[in-house]
Amino acid sequence: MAIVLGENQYGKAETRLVRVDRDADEHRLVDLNVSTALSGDLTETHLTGANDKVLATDTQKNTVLAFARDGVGQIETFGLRLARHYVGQLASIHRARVEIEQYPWTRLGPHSFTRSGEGTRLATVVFDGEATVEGGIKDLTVLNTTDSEFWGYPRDEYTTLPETKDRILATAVNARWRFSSTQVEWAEAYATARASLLDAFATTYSYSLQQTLFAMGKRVLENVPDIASVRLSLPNQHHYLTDLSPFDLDNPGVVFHVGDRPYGLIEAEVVRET
Ligand SMILES: O=c1[nH]c(=O)c2[nH]c(=O)[nH]c2[nH]1
Repeated sequence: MAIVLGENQYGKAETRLVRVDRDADEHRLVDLNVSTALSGDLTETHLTGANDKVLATDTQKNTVLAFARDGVGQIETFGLRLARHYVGQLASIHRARVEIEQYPWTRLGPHSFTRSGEGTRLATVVFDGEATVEGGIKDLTVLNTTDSEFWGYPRDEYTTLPETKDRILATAVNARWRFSSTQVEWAEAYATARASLLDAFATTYSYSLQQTLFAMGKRVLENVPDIASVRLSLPNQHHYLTDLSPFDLDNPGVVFHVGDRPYGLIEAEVVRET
């Protein structure tokens, strides 16, 4: 029985990069985490140890830093630049995947910032002769104090969960959307997608997180024509009403214990019907 190499890729994970733009009195800041992964004609590399087809991961990291010298721009564009470059460098490299996270900073003053909780912007670019671009957001934490119910589910011998007509609904949104083009107003698309997620979460009267998830994905597709599909991963951050009766106190939806683990994890893709 022959033993052969399966799918493989290699790259530099999590190059942390901050770029400061000092041209104006008000400095500007871009804070990124960039991961690169290359694949191609690399069987010999794994079988014999010959490194003549390897674009060193150290070189991949240096390229990220050097390209940032000219400016980063939108992370989708930065990813496209990098991915195309890696594939063009060596005949052995056929495919590049560049994943970028952009951490949000809010201005405090001309040269002062605070890390904000508005969500981490995401971009993933794959280039193998053709380019595909995914955008997204993660760690966008949202909560509704009411307008959320959960009831009507079947009960079996293991069901203990009481039905509720009023609960807290909270989640940390993790969303990834696939663009149908590489010519997009990236900043506008991101801002509209993010606002759509927030608005749909806030305005949907919810009977389940599944229903809220679909409303959020649908709103993104309605508002951003360049997005073909959205994948959402929503952890249900359970808030349990605390029993205060041992202390002779009532609790009319005031004090909650916030569960950590386990949590419900609701995931789905929302797509345009073709
Ligand atoms: O919105 C919810 N969806 C579920 O599938 C589920 N299951 C559960 O126990 N609580 C909830 N809440």
